Amino acid sequence: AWGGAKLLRTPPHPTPTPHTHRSIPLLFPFPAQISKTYGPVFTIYLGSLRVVVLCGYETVKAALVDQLPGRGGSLFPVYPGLFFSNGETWSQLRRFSLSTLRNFGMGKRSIEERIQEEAQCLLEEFRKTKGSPFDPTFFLRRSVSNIVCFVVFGERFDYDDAEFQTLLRLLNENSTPTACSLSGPQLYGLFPHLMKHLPGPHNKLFENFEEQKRYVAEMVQKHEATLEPASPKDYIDAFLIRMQQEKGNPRTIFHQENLLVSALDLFFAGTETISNSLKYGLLIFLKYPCVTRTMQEELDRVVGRDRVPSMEDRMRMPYTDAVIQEIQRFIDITPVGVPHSVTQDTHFRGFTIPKGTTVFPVLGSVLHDPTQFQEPENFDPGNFLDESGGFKKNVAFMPFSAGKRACPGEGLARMELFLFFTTLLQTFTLSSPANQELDVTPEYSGFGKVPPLLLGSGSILI
Ligand code: HEM
Repeated sequence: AWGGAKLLRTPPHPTPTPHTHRSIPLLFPFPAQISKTYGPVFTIYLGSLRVVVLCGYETVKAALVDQLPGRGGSLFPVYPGLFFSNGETWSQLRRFSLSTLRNFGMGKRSIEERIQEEAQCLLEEFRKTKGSPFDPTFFLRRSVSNIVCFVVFGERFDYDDAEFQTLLRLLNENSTPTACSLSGPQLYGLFPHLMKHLPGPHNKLFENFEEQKRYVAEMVQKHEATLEPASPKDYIDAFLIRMQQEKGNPRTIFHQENLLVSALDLFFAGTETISNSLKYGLLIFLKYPCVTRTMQEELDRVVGRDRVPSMEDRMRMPYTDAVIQEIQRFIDITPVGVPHSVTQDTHFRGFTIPKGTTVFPVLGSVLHDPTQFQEPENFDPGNFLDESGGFKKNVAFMPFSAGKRACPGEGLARMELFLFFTTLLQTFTLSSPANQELDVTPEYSGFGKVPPLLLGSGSILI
């Protein structure tokens, strides 16, 4: 099954932990399933190329916090934009993006109001189905995407807007298991010139990406025409202003290509992650009606039915808070993490990782580490509740990763999950013909996991 790849165990860690018994499916260009105990750090050789895989809370946390500032490495091409860049380009884009996102509402009241309004639009769409079974995938994706559109493009789109539909279709196509399995980008990284001329799903991925870039380029043109340097209204405006300020600097990283790709990075990273989490959450609400009922009782007690939920309510809703964190832990949507790299020869846990090596911090092994969670394979909000029913933190709750490259959208994501989930449960009771027989086993999709198709196992009836 390894197609010529060799798996070598690294020198044993002095205190091996049991978490490595989990199987870790990596989507390599050939079927590969690592399902034995290999220790918290192990190395895969693909021909002469080396990939290091890290498992378990202690190991992943230690590496992410101090040792892994780079992205990609030997297996992946460095690319413009925020997500796949390194060095000076990345650090400047990251600083700029974080402060701009903060200025345009991340963690602020204005974005909270925007999410509350969008959640009401979502309710309207759900109501239109008049209780007949439906698949919520596109409803959720459109609503969630509109939040990040507001931040990046300064506007929300009508759900049936043709351009919006196209953008979401391209995003969806690039999220399917075939299109974004690691094989495409990986082989492209290894043999970029050859791959450009070969047929395969990777071509669709790059074609779609170019089409998305053309779309954002048109948006940028419209922004240029209306730009008011004293009052930027969104991420694109802020970037254009910075481009103007740095016009005379030949080494500036604030140029058109970085603008287009960074805008798309935010759009992509801010849409699929949250809409898949919401969709998966609905499935879990159906599967565990007791949990859903307890959440709804808490909602009735704290918020009632006469006003919409707000972020202030969260502090008084420990059970809801715990359920949402447990959903994120249980579903583990980026199971193998996002590939990092070491930017210099690095000594870690008794051996050397050469500069440029690709390193996978396996977040799934942290979120399911039995040294941190009792019965990690079961869904149990008790993982985040203390004996008196108060909210309890767990250091191994790391769905957004940790360290210098940790997700910059965490604040926004947590706000969206809380407001969308509570607004839906305040208004609707979910049911499905399949109910407790529902299969909640996730499907793998490239770097991520996605919920099983609801329609395949029974639809949602509202
Ligand atoms: C449930 C929602 C989300 C989850 C679980 C999630 C998870 C992650 C993870 C695991 C990473 C990789 C961190 C690493 O390299 O170690 C990441 C990176 C990133 N995320 Fe998120 N994310 C979510 C939502 C968002 C949102 C809403 C945005 C933007 C508005 C966003 C923007 C990004 C960006 C730009 C990066 C790359 C950061 C860098 O390389 O410096 N994410 N996210």
